[in-house]
Amino acid sequence: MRLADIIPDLHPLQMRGVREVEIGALYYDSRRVTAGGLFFALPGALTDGHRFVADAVESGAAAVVSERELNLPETVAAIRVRDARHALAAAARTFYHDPTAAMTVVGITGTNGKTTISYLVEALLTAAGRRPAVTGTVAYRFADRCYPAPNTTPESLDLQRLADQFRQAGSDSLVMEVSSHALDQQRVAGVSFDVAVFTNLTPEHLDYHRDMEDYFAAKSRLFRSPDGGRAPLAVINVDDPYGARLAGELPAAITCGRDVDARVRLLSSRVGLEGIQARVMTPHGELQLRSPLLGHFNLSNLLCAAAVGVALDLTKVQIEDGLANVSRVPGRLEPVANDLGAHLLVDYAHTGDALEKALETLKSLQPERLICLFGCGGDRDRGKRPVMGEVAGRLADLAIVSSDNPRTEDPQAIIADILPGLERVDRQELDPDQAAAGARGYLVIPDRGKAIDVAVKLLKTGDMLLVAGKGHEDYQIVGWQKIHFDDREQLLAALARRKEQP
Ligand SMILES: CC(=O)N[C@H]1[C@@H](OP(=O)(O)OP(=O)(O)OC[C@H]2O[C@@H](n3ccc(=O)[nH]c3=O)[C@H](O)[C@@H]2O)O[C@H](CO)[C@@H](O)[C@@H]1O[C@H](C)C(=O)N[C@@H](C)C(=O)N[C@H](CCC(=O)O)C(=O)O
Ligand SMILES: Nc1ncnc2c1ncn2[C@@H]1O[C@H](COP(=O)(O)OP(=O)(O)OP(=O)(O)O)[C@@H](O)[C@H]1O
Ligand SMILES: N[C@H](CCC[C@H](N)C(=O)O)C(=O)O
Ligand SMILES: [Mg+2]
Repeated sequence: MRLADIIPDLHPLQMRGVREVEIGALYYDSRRVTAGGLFFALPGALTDGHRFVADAVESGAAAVVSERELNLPETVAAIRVRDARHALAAAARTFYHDPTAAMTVVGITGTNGKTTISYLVEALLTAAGRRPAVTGTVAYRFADRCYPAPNTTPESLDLQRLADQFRQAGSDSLVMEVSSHALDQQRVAGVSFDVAVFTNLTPEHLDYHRDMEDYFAAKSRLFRSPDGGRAPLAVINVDDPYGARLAGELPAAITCGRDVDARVRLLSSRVGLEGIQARVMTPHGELQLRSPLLGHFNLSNLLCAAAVGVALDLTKVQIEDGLANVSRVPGRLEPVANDLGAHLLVDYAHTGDALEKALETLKSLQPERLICLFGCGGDRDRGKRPVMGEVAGRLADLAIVSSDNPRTEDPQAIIADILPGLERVDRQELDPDQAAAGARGYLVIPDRGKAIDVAVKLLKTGDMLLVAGKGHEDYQIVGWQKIHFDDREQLLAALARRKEQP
């Protein structure tokens, strides 16, 4: 594509150099640039792309988009813009021929439930004979193509490229988890959303966002009209106070929840070990929902997904069948088979609210003993740590405090932030014998593999073990290194060891 065809999207403040040059590809990382590329210098959290412009030029960049004035060779076009991330999103949309305009796009935002709802919406679309692609925390995928997801929401350039590829492979719809970081960083600025979903908002990422208002403001951007475009149809869970507030600003929203005024409203439900059954009133008539998923929070997720079905004008049968078809979401209350007569569940709860919801669900199933093994991620919101400690102390009979992804932090220091929460609810540290004898309290075992081993050895018939925080992740990040680690595999290995040495 010619640079001249991209320039109008960039809204340049200043321009120098050749416009009639052919652009082979777009880049935001100097290390990938090849001859004829257009490099975007993005200011970042760790460094600043402007520092690598010389490297990009050295690798053959034909043009550079930057926020600051640059001193470039005559042969390289220089374009200065106000917001380089926004310019990247707009240019990528044009470069890949605006793939999302030709697809039905459902964006899902909120603190918890996005991944689960993305699987449910994918199933609704499939039941309606559509061909959905999905981007989110677990993977970026369509049909037999599946790519690892370095971020929940990809950078705009990667997202537009993926959408184009999926569309060319036959996809007609895209279900996207949209993180607050992505909204703040313009990663979805070039996407045409048809439906936007709000799940809930509870404390998370307050290392990145100034406060809850700032976090809410970022999430709310998904519901606004894009530059010159049409605002998406909003689907909002009004049982959540921030959802109710957002719905107050969007009178056309399809509201959902237990709330009597919700347009997609729960009439009655049964939530148990066998799953969920619910009667739901919608503007299209009454639905009978059945789902093998566990817990009241998944009932909320089902209501949001059913409301998306209403927003997309799907039939009653398509909505009911689609939702019933999702039997498992990887790493979300995912059971691990065993012959101990115990329930072992791997879950992605890594916020206070998610851990509370997951433990309340398991407690309502009346286990003999409820054990919760968890840690907290390093280089992330420290405020979550004592809250997760308190929740585990209050709801589990035994908490095993371990490590999540320590990243560049000292695992012991992360644990030291968690323990005051447990002590706030009068939980004491136990020695292994006390834990084996069934005492209530907590153990500290920083090595997650060892912690899983100890937890499995403690299990008796009727007990439940929740291994929380890492869900589908098949790695642990220690320092800057990513090592293979999968809670599900670790549990199976610990079960095998217990069999060998009972
Ligand atoms: C804090 C944050 O969100 N950072 C994201 C951001 O990186 P950044 O731009 O700040 O990166 P940077 O390292 O400072 O570099 C600045 C620029 O210099 C460039 N560079 C750098 C080095 C070099 O040699 N040459 C070069 O050109 C980089 O390519 C970049 O363009 O943009 C990158 C590209 O999109 C993201 O991968 C990266 O996510 C990091 C890895 C991250 O950990 N993000 C987390 C916090 C995140 O985004 N999480 C959300 C929500 C998760 C959830 O709750 O589900 C997500 O969507 O995943
Ligand atoms: N509606 C909900 N409300 C509260 N907690 C939930 C809800 N749905 C799921 N959870 C809990 O939160 C965890 C994460 O759920 P899910 O992956 O669906 O959400 P997410 O918004 O995609 O999270 P993330 O931002 O971490 O990717 C689950 O493992 C479960 O413990
Ligand atoms: N997308 C979230 C996931 C956190 C998962 C947890 N395992 C951790 O590493 O803290 C984040 O990057 O904050
Ligand atoms: Mg997710």
